[in-house]
Amino acid sequence: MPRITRKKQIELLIISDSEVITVTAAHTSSRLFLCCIQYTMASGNEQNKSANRLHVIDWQTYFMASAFLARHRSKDPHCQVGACIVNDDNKIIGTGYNGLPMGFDDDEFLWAKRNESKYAYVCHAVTNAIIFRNTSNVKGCTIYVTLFPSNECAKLIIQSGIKKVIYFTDVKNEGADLNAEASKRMFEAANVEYKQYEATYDFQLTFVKRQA
Ligand SMILES: Nc1ccn([C@H]2C[C@H](O)[C@@H](COP(=O)(O)O)O2)c(=O)n1
Repeated sequence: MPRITRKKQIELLIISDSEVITVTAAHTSSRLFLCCIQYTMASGNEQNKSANRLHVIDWQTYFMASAFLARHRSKDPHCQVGACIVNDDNKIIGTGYNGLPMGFDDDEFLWAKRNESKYAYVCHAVTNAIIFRNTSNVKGCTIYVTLFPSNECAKLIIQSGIKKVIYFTDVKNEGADLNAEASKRMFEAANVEYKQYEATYDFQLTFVKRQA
């Protein structure tokens, strides 16, 4: 339970074991205006002001979060997938999400749940990430995907020269089988490493929608 220490009339310090929250308020007449809240994670009980910022997310978290951000652009109401391609210098060189080819009007195309017709048209996230890359090739790169690559994606990954796949889950919505065996067989034959992302942070990215 955090201890609340009232330092002075307009400032409160709320200290718990690992967090220091400073609430600075401008106090005028009888009303209290909350003007800023500074939230800092302090290691132990003392916040070391000279140390570098603590709790910086690692590269894998940053790239997997980038793939998750990309999937938010997908208009498929049933399954959204994101991908992020990274080179050996930890530079993002391509992101993608599942969607219709350019020129298709998403509003005209029926994105009905499990609409059988969509499979003939939809471009997978991996496809878009590779095609819309910002470099000449993706040889030797790593691709982060929110969903384990399909067999068609596996072929593209192999043929494009990507050498490592880090996936978040190999379970589709409602547990539908991903037919991942063919992808795994091709990756192993082509010496493409694949492994599941290991969460190292309870990481949540919240964008607050600006009030109109
Ligand atoms: N590795 C994958 C697998 C699927 N997708 C896309 C293709 C569809 O838009 C959607 C799956 O639809 P569902 O069968 O769940 O109705 O996800 C992908 O981009 N990458």
